[in-house]
Amino acid sequence: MAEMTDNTHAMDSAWRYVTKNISKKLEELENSEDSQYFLAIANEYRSLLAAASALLGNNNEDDDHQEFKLKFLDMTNQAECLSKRADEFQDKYFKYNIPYLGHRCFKDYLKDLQEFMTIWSKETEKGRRKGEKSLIEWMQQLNQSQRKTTFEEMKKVVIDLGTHISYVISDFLFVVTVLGDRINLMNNLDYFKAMIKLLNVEKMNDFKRVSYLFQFNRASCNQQSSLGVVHLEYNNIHGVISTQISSCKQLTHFHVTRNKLSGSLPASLVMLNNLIQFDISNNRFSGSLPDFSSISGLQVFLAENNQLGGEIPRFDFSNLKLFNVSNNNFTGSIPDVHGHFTANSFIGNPYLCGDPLPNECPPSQSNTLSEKSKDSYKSSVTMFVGYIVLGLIVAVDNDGDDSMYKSSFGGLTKSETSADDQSGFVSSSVLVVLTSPEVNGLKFEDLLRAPAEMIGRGKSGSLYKVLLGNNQIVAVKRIKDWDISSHEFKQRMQRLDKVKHPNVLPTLAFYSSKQEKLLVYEFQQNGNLFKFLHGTNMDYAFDWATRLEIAANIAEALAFMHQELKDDKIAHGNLKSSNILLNKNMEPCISEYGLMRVENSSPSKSSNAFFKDDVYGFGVILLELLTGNLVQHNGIDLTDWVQSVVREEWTVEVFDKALLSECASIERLVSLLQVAIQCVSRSPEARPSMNQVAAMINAIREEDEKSAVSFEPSQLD
Ligand SMILES: Nc1ncnc2c1ncn2[C@@H]1O[C@H](COP(=O)(O)OP(=O)(O)OP(=O)(O)O)[C@@H](O)[C@H]1O
Repeated sequence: MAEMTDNTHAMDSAWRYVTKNISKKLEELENSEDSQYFLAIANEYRSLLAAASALLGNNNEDDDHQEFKLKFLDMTNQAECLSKRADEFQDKYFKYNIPYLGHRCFKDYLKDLQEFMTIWSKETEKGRRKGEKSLIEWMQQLNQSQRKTTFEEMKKVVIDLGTHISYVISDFLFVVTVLGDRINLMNNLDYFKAMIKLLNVEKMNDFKRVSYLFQFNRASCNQQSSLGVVHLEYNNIHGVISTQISSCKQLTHFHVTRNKLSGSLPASLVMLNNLIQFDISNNRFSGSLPDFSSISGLQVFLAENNQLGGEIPRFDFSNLKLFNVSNNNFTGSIPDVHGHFTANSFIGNPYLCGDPLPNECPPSQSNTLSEKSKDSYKSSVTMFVGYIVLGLIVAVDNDGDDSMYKSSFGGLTKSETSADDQSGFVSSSVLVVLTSPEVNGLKFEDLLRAPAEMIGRGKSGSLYKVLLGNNQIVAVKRIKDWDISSHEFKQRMQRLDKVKHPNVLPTLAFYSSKQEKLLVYEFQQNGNLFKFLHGTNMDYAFDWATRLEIAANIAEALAFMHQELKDDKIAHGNLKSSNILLNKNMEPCISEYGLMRVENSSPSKSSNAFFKDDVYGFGVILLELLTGNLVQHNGIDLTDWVQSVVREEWTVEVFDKALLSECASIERLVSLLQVAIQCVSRSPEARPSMNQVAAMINAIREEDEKSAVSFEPSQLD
């Protein structure tokens, strides 16, 4: 009897000791989100288990009593019941995890998890109390009856209980880890309290942030319906990618941009034959790139803003739709990209050389570009790759707390989205798809999920190249803080949609909130006129006939738009050579028509006055076509320069040498220059209308065509 009292007393004080310490630890936990605390608490629990085992183990009775067996059975049943629940939960988990583990899923997942944990914590608390009571009762009876017992069995029950529960704990910690600081840990403290009392300490001690993550995925990957898509971008995940990732054979999409992952990429990554999209950009990876060339279906490879080095492997660039390794430490010459990617994909690697970068590779290959040049590369183009979505909305909404909404680009907040959708997510209905068969059925979610690369940032906003699920590439313009009401914007877009011209790029879809506007366009692979006139691309002959044709087409398209939108007073508002895109047939397309509200720059009250800025913009484009010079060159304004040269009658000097050397007609060059000079008149009143400009350019074109015909050999005979 004395022994029983001692045992019970020891057990009791062990529980009290641990419980007290756990509460203390939990209090500390409230001020910290450090996972180390969990480990500490786990250790406390381990002491408890050890104490219980010692107590059980010391008792060497060998009488086998029926009643005790029943008690064991009861506890085993309880464990099985818990295990069944854990399995049900696992099923739910798989539902979300496979094939899609995405941002949105987390919200649903978390909701399910919380619901489950509410039941779970009640059950386990009951179970624990019951188990504890049974244990003590059992020990009392044991002591009284002096019977032999199967202590091993008892220990097994305790451990089993812990193991089953550990599935749920792992899941929960997994979510906490994945969501990093987005999850409000304090709201879930109760669940933790319930779990910590029952967790399997051995497993807890193995817990490491990311390796754990992949351990879990590996477990999933062993299933038939294995993990296909991982979207863990914009978290706070530290650690390395485990070599075990290669077990995820069905992995097609791997997106971990904007975390704190480090170390080198495991060579086993190349075993992921089904990989289509791989985005590890904006992390801290180092070492060299495995040879991804064997993955034939790879379409997206984004690794910019890391510390990766070595040579760039020979990717199948013709298959890749998005590729970026900028701002790393890659060395050597760039493999042949077959014109599919520009310098933007490679800048910021000081020891990288060759096309499409401007610096040629030295014959010796010992390229020693200075740090300074790295800086100048970096500053020359502002690059940014990310997910439009996550930039816009990160919604993990447990309790409606505003702090749960974070916007990486300082974008939408809950209050902004709530006008459209009270749930906090922007529903598909707010993406207005205009009458365009190209993106029929496009939903806002599609845009949110799609990988995107920022390819430019202008005065009106940023532009993203976005790869949609159906492999279509679109351009998405994101305009911030445009002082226009959603209603007015919508009306404007719908009006513009009714005015179609083959040389004006139509808007395929748009989205509007108070501070944010998104416009979707077809992506034009050939880039813009600015790039052709002032860039390094020498592949395309930009001769006089081509330039005149481009000028005539733009003039006609603008004249048409001005005419059609005269009453609405919607001008282009930001006409310049980077807004003239070249389609696949190298025909010019005016992009972003109507994205700027134009104030009347002319004293005249006539509606024509609204279009005079466009005429000026067009005049500058003509000057760029004629001179081959930049608008601002060495601090000198192109229009001032041309006007001063013309005033002093050195006209020929203003023209692009390439035009002079192909013997373009000086007469017609001068005629076009005169049109340009009228367009850039200081006074808006003095500028012609686009209709007049189009007529003048057409006359020059006709002259040009006539003279070309008159030089046809057949005519000369
Ligand atoms: N639909 C498109 N397809 C391909 N490239 C595009 C498309 N629309 C724009 N671009 C290119 O993306 C880059 C960034 O465009 P963006 O409009 O943001 O900047 P910008 O034209 O330089 O300035 P602004 O904001 O003043 O118009 C430019 O080089 C532009 O030519």
